[in-house]
Amino acid sequence: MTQNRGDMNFPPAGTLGALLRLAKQRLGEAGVEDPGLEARLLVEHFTATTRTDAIASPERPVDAEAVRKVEAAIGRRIAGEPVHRILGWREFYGLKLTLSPATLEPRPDTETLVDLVLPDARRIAAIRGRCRILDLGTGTGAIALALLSLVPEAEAVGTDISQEALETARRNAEINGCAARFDVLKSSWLDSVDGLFDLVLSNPPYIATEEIKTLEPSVREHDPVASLDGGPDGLEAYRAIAAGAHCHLTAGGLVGVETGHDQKAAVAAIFASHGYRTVKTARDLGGRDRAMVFALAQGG
Ligand SMILES: C[S@@+](CC[C@H](N)C(=O)[O-])C[C@H]1O[C@@H](n2cnc3c(N)ncnc32)[C@H](O)[C@@H]1O
Repeated sequence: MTQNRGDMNFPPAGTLGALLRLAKQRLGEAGVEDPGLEARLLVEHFTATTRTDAIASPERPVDAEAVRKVEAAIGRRIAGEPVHRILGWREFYGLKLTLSPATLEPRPDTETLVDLVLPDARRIAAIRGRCRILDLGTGTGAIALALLSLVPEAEAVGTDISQEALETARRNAEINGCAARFDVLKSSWLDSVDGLFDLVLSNPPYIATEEIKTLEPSVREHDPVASLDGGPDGLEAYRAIAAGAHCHLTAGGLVGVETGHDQKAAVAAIFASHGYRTVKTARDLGGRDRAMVFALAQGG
């Protein structure tokens, strides 16, 4: 993707259908993998239209200002910026989550962890009338807010080392109608956490430091390094969480984590060394090991 904005040649104004076709064509020429989808996302966002508008009213006029915005967005995308960074939001488990430079762009892989613990959150809420969730390294708030949106009796605390991420998570809670059940706390893993939780969850940074430079530019240049860097072997956060979580688990409480696809055995061993047994695991849509749930072997 080497083209720059100067080559775009978008007309000064036009129709929605023509703008969509041109955006798709430019993205396709630049080698974007799914130009139709990305053109639609960008055009809808910057023209404030919907998919239905494009289907039902392709002749709808688009003014010069909107065309300029779409052209600029296509230029940024062709220069390598991920489409959701340009949009400033990404959908996660049906929620629209705003992004900031301090937050990871939430990935569909992380929905695997939500799917794995959702039955536990519902079961605990049904038995206890509430379910207290701790989301360590909450970023946009993705994991906690998805569960809050699905389990009305649940309440959550989202922690992060980044104050800016916490502000984004809080904003996302407001946008998605969960703010009354969501608190944020600045903490390095469990250092500043108080109280007991039924579910302690995390998608921590799990890339080995040396591997970060080998990641796709769309990841290494746009996701914050604090959301990626798991230390020399990628496992440092799991050690901190396994060491600290037992002080904050209710009786029968569970710890759920996302892992890298090749970290299942190593993460199980870390939790086992702190007295946990593996309760269940799950693979992502690509069939790779992705999420694990632990309980204290002695029942907590
Ligand atoms: C992989 S991202 C996950 C973000 C979000 N939970 C998600 O799944 O999209 C890891 C998060 O951990 C946070 N983090 C990094 N080091 C931390 C630490 N020592 N204590 C707490 N959070 C930390 C990062 O700022 C980042 O938001």
